[in-house]
Amino acid sequence: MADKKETPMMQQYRTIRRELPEDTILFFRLGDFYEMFFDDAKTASDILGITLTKRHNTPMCGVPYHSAGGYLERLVKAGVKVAICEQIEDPATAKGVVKRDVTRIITPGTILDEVTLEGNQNNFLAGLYKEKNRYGMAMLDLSTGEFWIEEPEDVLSVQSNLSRYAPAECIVAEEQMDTPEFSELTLEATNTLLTACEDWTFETASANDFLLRHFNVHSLEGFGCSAMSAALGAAGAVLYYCKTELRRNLDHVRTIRVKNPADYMLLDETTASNLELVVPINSNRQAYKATLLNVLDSTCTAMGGRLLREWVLRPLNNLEQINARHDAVELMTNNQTYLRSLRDILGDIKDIERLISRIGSTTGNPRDVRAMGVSLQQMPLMKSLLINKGTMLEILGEQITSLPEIVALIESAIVDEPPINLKDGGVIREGYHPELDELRDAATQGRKWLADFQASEMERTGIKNLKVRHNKVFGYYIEVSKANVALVPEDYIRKQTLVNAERYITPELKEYENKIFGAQERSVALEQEIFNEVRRRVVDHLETIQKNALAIGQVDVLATFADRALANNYTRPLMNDDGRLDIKDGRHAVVEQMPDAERFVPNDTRLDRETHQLIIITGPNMAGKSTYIRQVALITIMAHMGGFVPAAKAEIGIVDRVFTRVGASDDLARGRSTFMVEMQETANILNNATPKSLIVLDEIGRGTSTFDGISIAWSVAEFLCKNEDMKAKTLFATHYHELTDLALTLQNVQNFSVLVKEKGDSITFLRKIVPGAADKSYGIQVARLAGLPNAVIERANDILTNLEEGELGDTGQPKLARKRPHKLKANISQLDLF
Ligand SMILES: Nc1ncnc2c1ncn2[C@@H]1O[C@H](COP(=O)(O)OP(=O)(O)OP(=O)(O)O)[C@@H](O)[C@H]1O
Repeated sequence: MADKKETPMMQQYRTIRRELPEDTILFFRLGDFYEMFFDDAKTASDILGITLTKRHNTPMCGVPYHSAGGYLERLVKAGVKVAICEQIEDPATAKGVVKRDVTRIITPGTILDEVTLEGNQNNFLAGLYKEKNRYGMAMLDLSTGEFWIEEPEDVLSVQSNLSRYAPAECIVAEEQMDTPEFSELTLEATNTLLTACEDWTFETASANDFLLRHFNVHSLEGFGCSAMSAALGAAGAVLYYCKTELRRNLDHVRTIRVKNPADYMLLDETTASNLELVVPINSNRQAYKATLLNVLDSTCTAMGGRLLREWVLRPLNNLEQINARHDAVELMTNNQTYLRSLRDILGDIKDIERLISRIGSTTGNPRDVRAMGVSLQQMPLMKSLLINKGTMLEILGEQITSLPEIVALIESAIVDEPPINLKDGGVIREGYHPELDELRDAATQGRKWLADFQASEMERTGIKNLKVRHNKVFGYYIEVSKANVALVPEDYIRKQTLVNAERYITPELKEYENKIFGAQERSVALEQEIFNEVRRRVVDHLETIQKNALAIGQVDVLATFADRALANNYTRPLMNDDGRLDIKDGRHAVVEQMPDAERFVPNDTRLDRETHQLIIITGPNMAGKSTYIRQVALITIMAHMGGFVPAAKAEIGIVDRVFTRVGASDDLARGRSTFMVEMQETANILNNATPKSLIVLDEIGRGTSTFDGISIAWSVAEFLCKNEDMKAKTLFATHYHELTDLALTLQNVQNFSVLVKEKGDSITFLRKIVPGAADKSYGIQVARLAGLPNAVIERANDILTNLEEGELGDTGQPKLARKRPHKLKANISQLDLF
């Protein structure tokens, strides 16, 4: 119950606050501030580091209205939802307490402030729902209007999608929140906020109803998704959450697309991360942003930037579609002048996808509209460059619509460099609207009249420092310093006395004031009207502009592939359907670009089902084994994206899935030891790989004792190449030289090794992959290079000699190492390693 002594405004506050969920902070508009009270104030002042004050025992804090964006951003990033409560009537004319209402609620998945959003990254709000045995996902980017659904095969694919699209927020039905599979999902890495929503909003009947009503259709057949009830459940709930609970405008969400997992090569979370597709593993590589995305990203537009990320993380697996992209890229690499002109035009196209969303949701400012005009101006040229080009480019050209009347409208209506804020005036171009021009003239003349008036009054009165000034209380007035008061004529009416001056008005001055003010006020109001009309006419073409944006994004990524191919010396891969992989002089796309890297040595690779199905790569530490096997995976992925590849020549068989098992990392947070992680990843590969998969194994079994490790590695390798249902193309880098014996008995296994040049105690890495097994590991030489103390190196050499003579004991421990070798020096006796 509200306190009886509470002001009507506080009572209004409480009524509004009561309607909101606990985890939401209420920004309550009071004049030029958003104020927060009670617990909201405590939480916000903690997060924002602003002062918490008290009035009548009520804790409160506030942020200025005009700079609220930055504060909002920080609160939302801290995982807090913010309800914006505005004054919905003019305080000047309000009777009693000004009416207020919550106009929108902002959450991490629905923040639109452009300062917050990365141009080249989507900001998704995800919906997740399980219906019977099917998983449904929906992704909505409120900033672009992009909305799509998918039914991933299993919970692992759900996880992969979450890490791929990194939604800022994910809604789940309350009853499914704690189900074992959903509670196992990891959202920390992507910093995704999990929000529970009411179950009924996900149920088929209600979800379908939301969708039908939103898209204003009788059936969802036209979107090709009517049977996807799990995904539609997620999509319906996302719509309801945004529209009803967060009170957001979704007018710009005009269609829903379906993603079919079968159209894409499967790249799970581990593989995307192991291959550093978009995020570097090693923090010191961060300085170079050593990722494939970064090496490939020379996109000209924000649409292209966002799409490239998607293409990198979701390569295709359909031969025809991949070839279509390669054809387009080739056309551009063969005609560099053409590529340059295309990219020049792309460079002049702003983020029309986000601009149209903002313009459509009325937050669009004059600069947004102007940027839209400038961008749309490029469409006819862009279209003419694409049409008649054959390939995918022609199809994309057909999807672009020129909007000459909109371009002309914006050009004639909006000035070249408008202010951000419409209220500042000066947005509409002179000559566009006669009435506006007249009002502006009146205002200008009024200002001139004032200047003349000041001059003539100075002359009439003889007061040299007489000033005509303006403030909010009196409007225009004449100010005369105390020393000159005696010279003031009789017709001046005194309004205010200051310490050093007197302020006056005259009837003439007041009459002009009305004219100036009237004209100024009316001209700003008229500008708003005209601007809103321009905005409305642009928004009439929202869907066309969204389609243009989609096509432009694709043209940009294809042109980027061509640009990178030329800059980095990539070639077109030839795709085949028989699983063969044949690479001549392949390179690692990222390692070769590292600023401090040595000259990259290219290498060949052959993989097929008959003789080269499993390649075992041995060689010293640091020789380049990991780089080599990853480079094959990266070349394969780049080819499937539709891009060219770092190789002199490459034939790439279509791959359904790339698996990687590399390095050793603990996942202690989830209670999994190094060895456990390694085995779980291996199990995933053995259970899911198909003859069309590509597997990259960088050591298996190293996290346990030598004998156990060799046994596991051996049997994994055997499983992969003996099992007819499997026979996936595999690259297996290992230090277990015993595995090279497999090639003696299995004709589909081949040994390769990395060449090194040995000179005395030191070695030089040649980085060349050659047929045959390595004869030794050179681990001790590498340890020397790493700077281990000489004493340790010498002792290691002794132990190695003993081991080579005596092999291992029953427990896998080196038997002879227990003996004190005769060469052991006194000063390192404490270093008895075993
Ligand atoms: N072909 C190459 N050309 C030039 N430099 C290379 C090449 N391959 C690898 N390198 C460089 O050698 C370094 C070591 O390579 P990598 O990590 O692949 O070795 P490794 O044999 O897997 O070692 P370990 O067995 O210790 O894991 C890389 O960081 C890279 O900079």
